[in-house]
Amino acid sequence: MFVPAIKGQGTEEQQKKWLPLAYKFQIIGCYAQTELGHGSNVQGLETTATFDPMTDEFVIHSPTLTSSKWWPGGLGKASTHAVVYARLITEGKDYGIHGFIVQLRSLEDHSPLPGVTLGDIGGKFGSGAYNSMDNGVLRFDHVRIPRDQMLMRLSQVTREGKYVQSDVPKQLLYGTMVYVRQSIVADASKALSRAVCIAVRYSAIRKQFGSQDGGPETQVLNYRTQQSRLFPLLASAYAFRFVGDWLNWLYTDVTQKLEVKDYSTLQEAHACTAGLKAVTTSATADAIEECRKLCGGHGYLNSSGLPELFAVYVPACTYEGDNVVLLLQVARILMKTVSQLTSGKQPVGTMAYMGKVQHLMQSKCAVKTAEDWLNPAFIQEAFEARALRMAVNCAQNIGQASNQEEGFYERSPDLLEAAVAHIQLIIVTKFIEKVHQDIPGHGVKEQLQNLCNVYALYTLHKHLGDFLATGSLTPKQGALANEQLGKLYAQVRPNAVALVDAFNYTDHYLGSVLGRYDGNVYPALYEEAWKDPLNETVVPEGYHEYLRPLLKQQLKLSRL
Ligand SMILES: CCCCCCCC/C=C\CCCCCCCCCC(=O)SCCNC(=O)CCNC(=O)[C@H](O)C(C)(C)COP(=O)(O)OP(=O)(O)OC[C@H]1O[C@@H](n2cnc3c(N)ncnc32)[C@H](O)[C@@H]1OP(=O)(O)O
Ligand SMILES: Cc1cc2nc3c(=O)[nH]c(=O)nc-3n(C[C@H](O)[C@H](O)[C@H](O)COP(=O)(O)OP(=O)(O)OC[C@H]3O[C@@H](n4cnc5c(N)ncnc54)[C@H](O)[C@@H]3O)c2cc1C
Repeated sequence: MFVPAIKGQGTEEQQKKWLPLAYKFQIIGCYAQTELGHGSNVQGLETTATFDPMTDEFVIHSPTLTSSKWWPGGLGKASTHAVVYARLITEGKDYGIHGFIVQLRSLEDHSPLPGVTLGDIGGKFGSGAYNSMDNGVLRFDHVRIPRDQMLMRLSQVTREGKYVQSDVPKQLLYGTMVYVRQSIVADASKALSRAVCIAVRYSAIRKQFGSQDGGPETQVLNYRTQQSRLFPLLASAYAFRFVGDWLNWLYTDVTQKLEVKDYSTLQEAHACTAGLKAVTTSATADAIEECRKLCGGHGYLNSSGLPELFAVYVPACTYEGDNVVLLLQVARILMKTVSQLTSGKQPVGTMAYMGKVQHLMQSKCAVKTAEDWLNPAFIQEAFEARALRMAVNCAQNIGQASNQEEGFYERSPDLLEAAVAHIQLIIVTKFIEKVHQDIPGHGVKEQLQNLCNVYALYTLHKHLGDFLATGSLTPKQGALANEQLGKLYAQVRPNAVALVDAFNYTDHYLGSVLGRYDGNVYPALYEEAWKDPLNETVVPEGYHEYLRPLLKQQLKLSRL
């Protein structure tokens, strides 16, 4: 994040100076924004950067305990520099949050520079790999930096101390977060596909119950409950991959537009990156835990690879923006879009469907049979009607409040659900668009169409309350969707292992004895157990001190 921050907020001159040093690892940088007292509320950050015209420097200072920088990855022990976000103060006025390049450690002996207090914030959730990340704490005691280390692409301070705002939206200050959020969506697909690969392969070799006349027991992958829990996660892994590819295209397109000062799609980029990051990371975190449960007891072993994957993955729901905070950003943009519908301003991009408000507010779903749910047009319209009606309902309820802000606050739980509905529509839409493309490989398109329908109908089934409450579907149509879902599971079953083999993960990368490509799980589990340090001695440490006296004492007592 150090590099994209300088790219996005540094002048050409600053990029020329700092980026080569970072690329060559002559300096190591981190992104120091979050503080002990503020993370979500960026405008509430307390670190100060006060311009001193006498020396042409900024004085960086941590005025309170809560202004301590807290969490930045790489800050505690590794980084020599940071992009520090602080309140810019010049001529006695606070101009809000800006980015500054600050050296933290000596390039000679890595010791913290004068006025800089640095450390690691301590162990984190589980024993996961995230403990290898030195998330740090940083305090400044009036540390001076040259004026030209203020990132000055978006705004400047002159030698005399005058603040100058460039003619660019101030939201570009948040551009680094947009960049990472879009990458996190693709990461969700990778993490989810790893968990699903482990669970599908293990479910294919695990047999439990169902033996007829001494024959083999039943593969748990054949149980309908296992399929109804696992196949939607498999479909989600593909769904998030395709929407992540599209989001990367959107981000690239917006970045190119920014180069020519076209800010027309900035809001779309914010809404899509924030919303898709929130929905895909929440779903993936839940799915990794579900995959652990789908593997029974062995899923709880570290050698399954699932506990570590979960421990390392779950902060994705928080970092780069708490998911609720980000979904409320989407909700704000939805409300703004609904309010503009009456003005005749046609929504664009992923909001374009809201322009069909007359039709979608009264449309009746035409599904009459379970097979009708295989028609992408019916799926698309059902998801559009649900999302639009939820947004309009929220807007109407907010409109009845004494003031907009109060109404937004009161209705924020409903707004959250409306934002999720809008984002799920985007995911379904991009999956449908993907399977409409020419897809090479014999039978591949059909399999992806199955997964697309599984993702859409599972999501519909899981959120059926929304569809019924908004009148977008009838209970009968909901039941038909569930009936079709069961048929789809049967079609996915023969190809389930092939669909996870297609992720092409090596056993090393997967890191799981349950997910081995060769399915030779039991010997591997047994072999792995003996690597446990506890098995280095046959009689455990502590026997003589604790167990033996206890056993002997109890034996004596039993003979009295
Ligand atoms: C075993 C192996 C495991 C494998 C799995 C591993 C998977 C992971 C691997 C890799 C993943 C990638 C690596 C990730 C590492 C972790 C990195 C984490 C780094 C961080 O966390 S950095 C800090 C992140 N912090 C945040 O996100 C803060 C969130 N808060 C905000 O963004 C803002 O405070 C706010 C948006 C919530 C509020 O902004 P604010 O200005 O106060 O007020 P508003 O009125 O809401 O907004 C004003 C105006 O601006 C618009 N706007 C807001 N944000 C943006 C934006 N980003 N872009 C464009 N526009 C924006 C907003 O819509 C308003 O517009 P309006 O005025 O209404 O028109
Ligand atoms: C592993 C990890 C790595 C990180 N790396 C970095 C990094 O490199 N650099 C960096 O700067 N930061 C980093 N962070 C910090 C991270 O960005 C913040 O923790 C994150 O943005 C959430 O902010 P917060 O901690 O203030 O949560 P809070 O906002 O305090 O969230 C607490 C609760 O309050 C709720 N809430 C907050 N505001 C509202 C609201 N307006 N309406 C409704 N509910 C609300 C939230 O939904 C949540 O339930 C990292 C964090 C983690 C866990």
